[in-house]
Amino acid sequence: MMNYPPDHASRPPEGRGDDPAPPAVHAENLTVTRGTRTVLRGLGFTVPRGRITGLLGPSGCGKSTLMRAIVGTQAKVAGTLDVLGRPAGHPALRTRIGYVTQAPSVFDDLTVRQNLDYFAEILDPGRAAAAHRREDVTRVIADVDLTGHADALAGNLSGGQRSRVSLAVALLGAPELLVLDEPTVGLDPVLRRDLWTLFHSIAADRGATILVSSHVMDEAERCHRLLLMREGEVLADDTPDALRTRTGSETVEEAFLRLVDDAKAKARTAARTKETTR
Ligand SMILES: Nc1ncnc2c1ncn2[C@@H]1O[C@H](COP(=O)(O)OP(=O)(O)OP(=O)(O)O)[C@@H](O)[C@H]1O
Repeated sequence: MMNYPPDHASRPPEGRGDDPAPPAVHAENLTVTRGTRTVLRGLGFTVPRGRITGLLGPSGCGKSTLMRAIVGTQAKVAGTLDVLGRPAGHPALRTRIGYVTQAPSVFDDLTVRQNLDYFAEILDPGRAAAAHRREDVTRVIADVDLTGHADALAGNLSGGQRSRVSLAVALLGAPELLVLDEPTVGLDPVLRRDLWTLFHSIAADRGATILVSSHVMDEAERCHRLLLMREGEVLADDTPDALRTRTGSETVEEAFLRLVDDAKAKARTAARTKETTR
């Protein structure tokens, strides 16, 4: 497995003098309902800046819903949810956040460069910004290592290359926070490794914060910090090392399973206590 910097390496851009930058995300008692279901229940956590935070948990536990709430596209959000010091969904956040959904959002009948030109025009419209847009597009194509494919139709690219076009769109305008919903799902091990290397260089070189979801536990080891979720709740908010140590586990997967068992045991005890005090 590749070794990535420990949590104390490449300091995040916070804590400058007396005016520390607010965290990338801060949630208190965050609750989201979808239809008649409460999908996220009283979540409290902080995502620090300049780090890669992994959002991990089984399918259906609420990862995408939480990401949608953070980027401001989720309805029925209650409680506190601040993003880069503003309430989630604030118009000023639009250009400061890059969001990649699970399905790559690219036009198959346009080339890689044309896709990026299109999204760059939306983000930064007008003739005066044309030179800046051109530079930005060339930069993000290089960032995702697609310079050699810039003039290829997106529809003719492989799944991994299309995911990278989507990531390039999210990198336009150099956002401070990148929210990536299961970007490595369905990719082969080599592509997955290359994408993680790219995430680390984006965080290290630009000081960008990355919040990335996955339901593959081995990807947890590649993150600086983890938010482990289960059934709409946060089970743990810690570094991979601290999680393993705290639970006496060899791997994050084992730590997660122990935390799940502990949570189930606690719930059973609480239910029994309720029963006997009736
Ligand atoms: N439109 C909807 N109406 C009602 N419930 C929904 C809706 N969309 C999702 N849900 C429910 O919300 C819960 C969380 O879904 P979400 O997509 O956030 O999970 P997830 O952890 O991202 O799953 P996956 O890893 O499979 O993408 C699920 O139990 C799902 O059934």
